[in-house]
This record gives sequence, C-alpha cells and structure tokens, in this order.
Amino acid sequence: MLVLEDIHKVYGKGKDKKVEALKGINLRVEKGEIFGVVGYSGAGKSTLIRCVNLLERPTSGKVLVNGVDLVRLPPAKLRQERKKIGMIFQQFNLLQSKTIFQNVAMPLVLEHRPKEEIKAKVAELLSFVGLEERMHHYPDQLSGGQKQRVGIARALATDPDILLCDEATSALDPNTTEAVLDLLRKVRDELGITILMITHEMNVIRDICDKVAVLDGGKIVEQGPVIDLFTEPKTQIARSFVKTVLNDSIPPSVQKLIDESSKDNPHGIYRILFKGASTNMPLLSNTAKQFSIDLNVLHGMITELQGIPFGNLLVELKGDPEEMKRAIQYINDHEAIIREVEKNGI
Ligand SMILES: Nc1ncnc2c1ncn2[C@@H]1O[C@H](COP(=O)(O)OP(=O)(O)OP(=O)(O)O)[C@@H](O)[C@H]1O
Repeated sequence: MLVLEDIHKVYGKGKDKKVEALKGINLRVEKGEIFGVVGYSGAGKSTLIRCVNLLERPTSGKVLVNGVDLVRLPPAKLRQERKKIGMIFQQFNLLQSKTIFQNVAMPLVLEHRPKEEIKAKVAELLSFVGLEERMHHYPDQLSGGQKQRVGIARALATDPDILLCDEATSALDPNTTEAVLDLLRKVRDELGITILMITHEMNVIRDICDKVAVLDGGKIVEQGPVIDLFTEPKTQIARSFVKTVLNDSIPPSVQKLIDESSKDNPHGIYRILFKGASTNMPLLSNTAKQFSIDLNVLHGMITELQGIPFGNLLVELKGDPEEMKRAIQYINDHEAIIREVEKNGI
C-alpha cells in the first residue's frame, strides 16, 4: 500500500525564486489498485510522482510504502526500499547503445545478480511483455509501443510492489496506447502490482484506473472512484477533463431553448444521470406512466465505465408543478440523478 501524507514540495529559494509545486498532498493507493492522477501542464504531476520514489525529495511530508516512511530512511535502506518501486517514462528512457536484453537486464546487473539468473529473468520478463523475439535488437529498431513494453519489462526486473507511470502513453498513438494499457492491466491482474500513474489524458483514466485524483495548482481538488468522477464531477476542472472523453455538451437547438427561458417561462430541461442498475430500468417510461407529465428525450448517450453502465440524457419535462416535483422525486429515488439544466449548460 502507498500513502502520501501532507506532501509539500518547494523549488528554489528566496521570495522571487520560490515555486510551491505541491501544497499538502494526501493520497492513499490500496494494494493492487490502479490510481490515476490527472492535471493540466504545470499542475505538479511530475513533481508528485517523482516524490514517491524520492527522485525529488519532498520539502515535508511522508511517503509510506507498506507503512515505511521512505523520507526518513538512511541512504542504504532507501536504496533497498526503492527496488520495490519501478518506474516507466513518457520517452521510455532506454539506453540506445544497449540491446533490449541489456536494457532489461540493467537493474539486475547493477545488483550483481548471477549471469544465469539474469538470463532466465530477462527471458521471462520479455515473454511477459511479448518481446522475446526482439531480445537482440536495439531500441531504434522498435516502435514506440514496443519501446514502452521494454520499459515495463525493465521496471519489473526487481519484482516491485509498486509501478509508477509518468505519462506512459502520451507519446503513443491511440491503438498503441490501448495495447500498453492492456499490458499494464495484466501487470496488476497477474502480478498484483499497485500502479500509480500521472497523465493529462482522461481516456487513460477512463480505460484503466480504479480511482482518480485531480491535481490543480499543487493541490488535489477532487478524488475518488473513477465512476463517481465521471458521473458527478464536483469541480469545474474535473468537469472539463470529463468533457474531453464524454461529450455531454448541449446541442445548439436545446441551448437556444435554455437561453430564451425566463422565470415566468421556464425551459423545463433537465439532465438525468443513470448509473449501474438504473440504466437498465425502464425508469423514464415508468415515470411517464405514473405521473401526468410530458417527458421528451432531447439528447443523450449511454456508455459503460469500468463495466458499469452509465447514461447521461437531456430531457424536457412539462406539466403541473406539483406533479413535476413528484416525478423528479420518483426519478431521484431510483438510483438516478435529475437536475434542472442551468443557463451555463451545467
Ligand atoms: N526543478 C524545478 N525547479 C524549479 N521549478 C520547477 C522544477 N520542476 C518543476 N518546477 C515547477 O513546479 C511546478 C509543477 O511542475 P511539474 O512539472 O511537476 O508539473 P506537471 O503537472 O508535471 O506539468 P507538465 O505536464 O508540463 O510536466 C511548475 O510551476 C514548474 O515550473
């Protein structure tokens, strides 16, 4: 298990040169979880992930790996504990003059492991990532996705408990990204390794993470299960990230109705969010049957997040105000969320 407790990181000294990159980060990543941290450029993502393995020393706070605070360990002990944390990088960081075998073997060579043991371990790792036939090739001869597979094999060489992924798919095309994410899922499922990843790509969070934290200006502004963030983002920044993959924009014709509405002439447009079991229920037809209201579906989509169905619909409700209230209450009571769309489309 990985726990970050009140991590602060200040770069530089003096009033004008000081940059407070992290302002009190608290995170808890359970064993075997895939945890994503998303944020815009400059939010502090790289600093955060580099503080976990102490590539950057936090200015204050604790980095607890299975209960041991890495920040307070003497150098020899820290070297030992660091072996439990592997890392992969956006630009792969492979040694160009070494073969794939030599790259993956590097952490084991540095530990002076016996040659035969290294040979067997590297063969096993390359087979795990599907590159055993490329053993004697050089990084230049591989595609980006294959290079990242080598990066993953190298990171697994010391049998880590935790794998840190620093924008691991940001240099890859969508198909290759998917294949690398599949491999990371296999790392978690078959080896039980806990994964912490930073990314600015919300599709990566949607496709692979169990939990997510949104980082903004060195602070975590929102965190929780991925399904919760996607269905009910609480902050503007989380909403804008979600929008990049789940397009819930309001079509111009509906926006026109909203713009033209007033207190005396309400637009009657509501957003209904369905999550889990409620998605498969005939909730809308039941509502229309039970209450004397008009219910029109205007726009929407049904998709799946982490295997859980999720729907986001824009509907128009018209009718007697008291009857509308009862219908809204009925929808809310059936695991769906309904709210009137505001002028700004939220
Ligand atoms: N070595 C450094 N010295 C001084 N300031 C730094 C250093 N590294 C990062 N910073 C500053 O800390 C803040 C957070 O940077 P960081 O690289 O962690 O953000 P990020 O979210 O990873 O952004 P990006 O995706 O662009 O790398 C920024 O203001 C950055 O300029």
